[in-house]
Amino acid sequence: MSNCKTISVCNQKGGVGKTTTTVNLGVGLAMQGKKVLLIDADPQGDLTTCLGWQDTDSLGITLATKLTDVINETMTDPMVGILHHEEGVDLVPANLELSAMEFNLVNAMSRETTLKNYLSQVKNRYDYVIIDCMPSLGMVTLNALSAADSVIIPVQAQYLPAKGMTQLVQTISKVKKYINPDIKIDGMLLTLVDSRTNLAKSTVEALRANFGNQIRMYRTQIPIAVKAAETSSKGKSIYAYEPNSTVSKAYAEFTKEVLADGRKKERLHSHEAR
Ligand SMILES: Nc1ncnc2c1ncn2[C@@H]1O[C@H](COP(=O)(O)OP(=O)(O)OP(=O)(O)O)[C@@H](O)[C@H]1O
Repeated sequence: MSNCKTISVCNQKGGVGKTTTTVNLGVGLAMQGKKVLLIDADPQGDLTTCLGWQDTDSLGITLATKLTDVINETMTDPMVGILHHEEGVDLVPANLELSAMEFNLVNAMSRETTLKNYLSQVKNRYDYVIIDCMPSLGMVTLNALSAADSVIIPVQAQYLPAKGMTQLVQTISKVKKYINPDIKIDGMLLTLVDSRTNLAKSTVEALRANFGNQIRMYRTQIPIAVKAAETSSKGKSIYAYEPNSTVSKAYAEFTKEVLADGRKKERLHSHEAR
């Protein structure tokens, strides 16, 4: 069994910090010596541009290529086209071609497990695969959930994010029931926290009221900061762009929490030991 842990960073609400979290968790894990593969599962290609590949249209091989190769059984080398970022993470990039996969996957054999099939061909080289999901719960996101050992849900600090959360949690429950029995929700990460307001506190209270102890909240909260917004266009992580910022420190702390959850095999061993 592969010792790699696959995490989907998922929330169908847009602009809650999925991409920012994927970049800074991924690079954070790489800084701790982990081998990390990031997957851009959003046709907008934000993760790809955030990491410095601005012209996504010119990319010859993307996630859409890999999924198509699985569907058509035309995969030759699964590592071809994986990009290498100078901060130590690898990336399967995306561009608009991925939106066609929403349709193409529907008629594919094993339509929910096409991404899982691709990852099974590369994950033995990595400690972590982190999938940056798009803001919708369509076929590509379903593939990301079907391939995941666990889900991290970034939640923007605002009143009542609970309605969308209920839909997301229900979707994950269905994936667990029908496709991926081992999936678990690792936790919700509060993002874009403005310490001048009480919104973070009320959001946590609203989430606790709606989900009780069902889903854990990470201790770390990610503050809102101009430097973090600027980083998106710099092609680097917050650690490289502004190492002493509050956001850099918060993502480093969050990375430690994720590391403390352990990888798949370690978790299984500790479970067996009990
Ligand atoms: N901690 C932060 N402080 C300030 N701005 C932030 C922070 N985190 C993210 N942003 C900015 O907020 C916007 C949305 O963030 P991001 O792209 O990470 O969210 P997303 O959930 O991936 O969005 P989408 O759903 O569109 O894929 C971006 O412009 C990003 O630069």
